[in-house]
Amino acid sequence: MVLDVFFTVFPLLQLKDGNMKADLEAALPAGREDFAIQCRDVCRSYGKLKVLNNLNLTVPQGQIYGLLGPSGCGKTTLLKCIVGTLKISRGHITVLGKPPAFPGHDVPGKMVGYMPQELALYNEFTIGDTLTFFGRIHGLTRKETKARMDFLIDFLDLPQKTSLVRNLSGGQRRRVSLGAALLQNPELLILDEPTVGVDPVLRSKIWQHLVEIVRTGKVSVIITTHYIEEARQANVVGLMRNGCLLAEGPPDAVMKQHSATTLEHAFLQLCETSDQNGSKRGSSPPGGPLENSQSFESGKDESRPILAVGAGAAEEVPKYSADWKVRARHFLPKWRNIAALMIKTMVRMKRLPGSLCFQFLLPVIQVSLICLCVGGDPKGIQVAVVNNETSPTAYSQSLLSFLDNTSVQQVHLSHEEAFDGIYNAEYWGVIGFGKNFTSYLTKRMIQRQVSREVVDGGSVHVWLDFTSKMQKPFLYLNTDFTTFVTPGAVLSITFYLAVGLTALSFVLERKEGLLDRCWVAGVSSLETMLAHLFSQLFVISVQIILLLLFILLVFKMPNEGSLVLVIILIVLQGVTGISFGLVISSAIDDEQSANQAALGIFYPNLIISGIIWPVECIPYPLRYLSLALPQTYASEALRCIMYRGWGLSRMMVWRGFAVTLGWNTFFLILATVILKLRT
Ligand SMILES: Nc1ncnc2c1ncn2[C@@H]1O[C@H](COP(=O)(O)OP(=O)(O)OP(=O)(O)O)[C@@H](O)[C@H]1O
Repeated sequence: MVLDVFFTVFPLLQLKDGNMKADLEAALPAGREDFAIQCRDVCRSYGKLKVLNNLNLTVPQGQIYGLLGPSGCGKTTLLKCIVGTLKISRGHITVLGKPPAFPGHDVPGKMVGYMPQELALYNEFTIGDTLTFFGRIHGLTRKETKARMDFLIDFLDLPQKTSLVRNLSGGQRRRVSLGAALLQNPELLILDEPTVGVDPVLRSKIWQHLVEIVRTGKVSVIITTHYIEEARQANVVGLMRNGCLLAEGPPDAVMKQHSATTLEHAFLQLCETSDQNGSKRGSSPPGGPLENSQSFESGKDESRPILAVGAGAAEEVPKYSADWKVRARHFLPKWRNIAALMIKTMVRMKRLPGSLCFQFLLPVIQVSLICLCVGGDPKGIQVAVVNNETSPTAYSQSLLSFLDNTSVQQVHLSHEEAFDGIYNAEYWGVIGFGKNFTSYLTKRMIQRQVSREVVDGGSVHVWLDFTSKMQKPFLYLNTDFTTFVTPGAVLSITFYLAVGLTALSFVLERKEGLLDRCWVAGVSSLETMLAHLFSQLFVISVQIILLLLFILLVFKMPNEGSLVLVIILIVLQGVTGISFGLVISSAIDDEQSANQAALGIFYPNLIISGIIWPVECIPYPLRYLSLALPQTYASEALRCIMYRGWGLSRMMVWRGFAVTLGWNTFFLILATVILKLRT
């Protein structure tokens, strides 16, 4: 059995430091529960790419485990599976006694300190903000956080705590990231390449610190590194290749086994042996369950210091259970985490004042543009006038003087010039009067019956250029168009700005590893959603106040109904936008696709929600879709409140609220489920 073999390993640990050896021997595990991490037959794929292939790994309690392997062999994937941010497709993992994310277990949570490969830091934060943020999530008091912060800044040789992360060098950022993982003195440290970009002196200091903290036997460390030789300071090394562990054991024993003077050399030999085994078997896939034991089990050393890691399948999978109270507590959101995330968002906003002002002012600018530019009368339209009457007392002259001459600018031309001009798009239309317009018109007024020639000669002839898109609204719309459009436009602006604020939030945080990092620190998907919702509510509240001030006081839109209802409906539409943004953000990985999704729905929704033109004009199959959209009934409800003074007792009003609330609930649940499934 693997475990039996494993236990024989420890007495042989040959650390340079004699005391260290004694400590480690004192901390020898006595049973399964003394393993910090145990992976058995773990498989994980990305689509068709098999990254972890029946991997077995054991990190003993109170020791440093150096996970080594070439780039792309699956180390980061394995660490993500161990902390629970990636789900395994087969096998089982136990971390500090239970599977990761088991209800009531503090992994993810306070028990584990995770430093991901990405920097996973908020650029707008200072070093102090970063450590305070993680301190809040781990439930440390201010005093505890301060004490740890002072120690870590000194130990990791960091600049002042007021230094902004975005102004730090790459190496300094990595050290801040390491500091965040060490902050709460976790029982298990999972460090993905913490020493990359760190100078040799500090690298050795970090290793020294790791050696010191495991000395108590209570802290365990799993660390990946590209500097294979530094892993000689680990108590156990695991050599990984093609998603499998080739060997696992104390570094000196691994080297001795292969008569190598360096770990690197030993690793090379292991790779060659595994390649030879692979080619002998012919069909064994890379990373398939290698008979790693070939080199180890036939080892001459009787103590068999190196593990054969292919075993484990026969082990019984332990059963874990938690009672319903623990489960319920596990799923309930923690206010502490929500508050920490909200403070984080506020601090980031404060550090980007330009962006915050833009967010506040953008809706006002948009609604002002709508009120100023949509629905008004056109001004200074050039219209060609062909008047064949010359007398100043002619009726045609009087008629022309009655036209709205602020809208229409008359250009008197000959018949040919006028039509040439209209073909060249110089004029919107031509108004024509015949030579005898006055006399024919008089005849039409006096005589009961007139000839066709008289009717024609006594008529005003108008030719309009219908290729111009403005002709129809100009001709048919009344000046209340602005009043019709504004309520829907306000809802639409609130909705889309909220989508815009949110759609990229998780995408960027996921890309930078921040979502995973927070999740490993113990923040649940629901808490992330709620915190985001509450912080964005603050932003949209300011936006809505400014919007209403402008439309009611500056543009004097009427409001016959309850202002409270108006505000609530607009806020609820903002929440719909936030929740829809959260759906996009949780489902989509890259910024470009998230942007496309947010922009892609903008026009169809605007056009078929009855915001610009009444829903009654939409052809039938589309009308059903229109009625199901979040803004159709809501716009109607807002119009009814503002212009008719109706309240919630009217169906057209409460229906708008009900549909909005329904969409909010649906989007929020969908976003939480997607985020949960994807972390
Ligand atoms: N999200 C992903 N989607 C698809 N493939 C992925 C994803 N993440 C990693 N991979 C692939 O899985 C394999 C293992 O990647 P992983 O990051 O675990 O390697 P690694 O050993 O940590 O490498 P390195 O030492 O360079 O960080 C690689 O081939 C990589 O391309």
